[in-house]
Amino acid sequence: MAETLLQISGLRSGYGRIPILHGIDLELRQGECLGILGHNGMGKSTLLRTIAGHIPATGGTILLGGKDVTKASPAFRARAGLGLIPQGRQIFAQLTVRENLAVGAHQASPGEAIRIIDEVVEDLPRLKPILTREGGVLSGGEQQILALGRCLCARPKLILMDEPTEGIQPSIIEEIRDTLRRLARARNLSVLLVEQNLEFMLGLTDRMQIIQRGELSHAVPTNAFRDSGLAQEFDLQATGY
Ligand SMILES: Nc1ncnc2c1ncn2[C@@H]1O[C@H](COP(=O)(O)OP(=O)(O)OP(=O)(O)O)[C@@H](O)[C@H]1O
Repeated sequence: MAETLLQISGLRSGYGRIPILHGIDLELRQGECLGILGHNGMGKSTLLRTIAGHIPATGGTILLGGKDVTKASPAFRARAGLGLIPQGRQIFAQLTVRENLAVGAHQASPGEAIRIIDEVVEDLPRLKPILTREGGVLSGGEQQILALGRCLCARPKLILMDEPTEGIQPSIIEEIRDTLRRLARARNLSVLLVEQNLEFMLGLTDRMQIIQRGELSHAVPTNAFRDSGLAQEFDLQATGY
């Protein structure tokens, strides 16, 4: 079995004095894609922001590659192999596609950065004809692929992905799913994906959990999700249960 890359135990965090995550446990192995499904406001983004270090943990531990990074800076975690693709993509609107990619590769030497960007563009051919276009004029789908490319330019081992299907046309959603699956396999990447799009999740992940008001269910293999009872829990969440 592949090594554990991310191990989270009893993780708590929130905003000011408002607790949002109430003791999250999860484990992700090298090369694995884990999906966390949850409706609006359940704590998905808060979980990813806490893992990436943008929000401090108020309890629990985060081990990355066996090292305790619970109190490490976001930059340290990024250097240790953690990449975050935030909700809404946060593309630099005034920078070109190539410049956005260069931001992702900023830790590399200039020569190395050029090589990394060329390699990422080979892997994401949709970016090739639009390299000189400004980020702000791209479609939502193009921006999402650029956000993935920018993240790959930092050479992550683990990608945290926050609702990549939000506001994107169905045809591009399929392309994003196929691209992610292909790249994750080719580069032995781990992916922690949070979503409310069940179909997207089913086509991509190895295991799934649901998040409800800052608490995680147990994990089930994706092919057993529909029969596990978690699918029904997810539907009930939508009605405010
Ligand atoms: N900056 C903030 N300050 C205070 N409360 C916040 C902040 N960001 C999020 N929250 C609250 O934390 C809770 C969880 O929000 P979070 O964004 O993690 O949910 P989510 O599952 O990602 O939802 P969505 O799918 O709508 O993005 C919500 O009640 C939200 O209102």
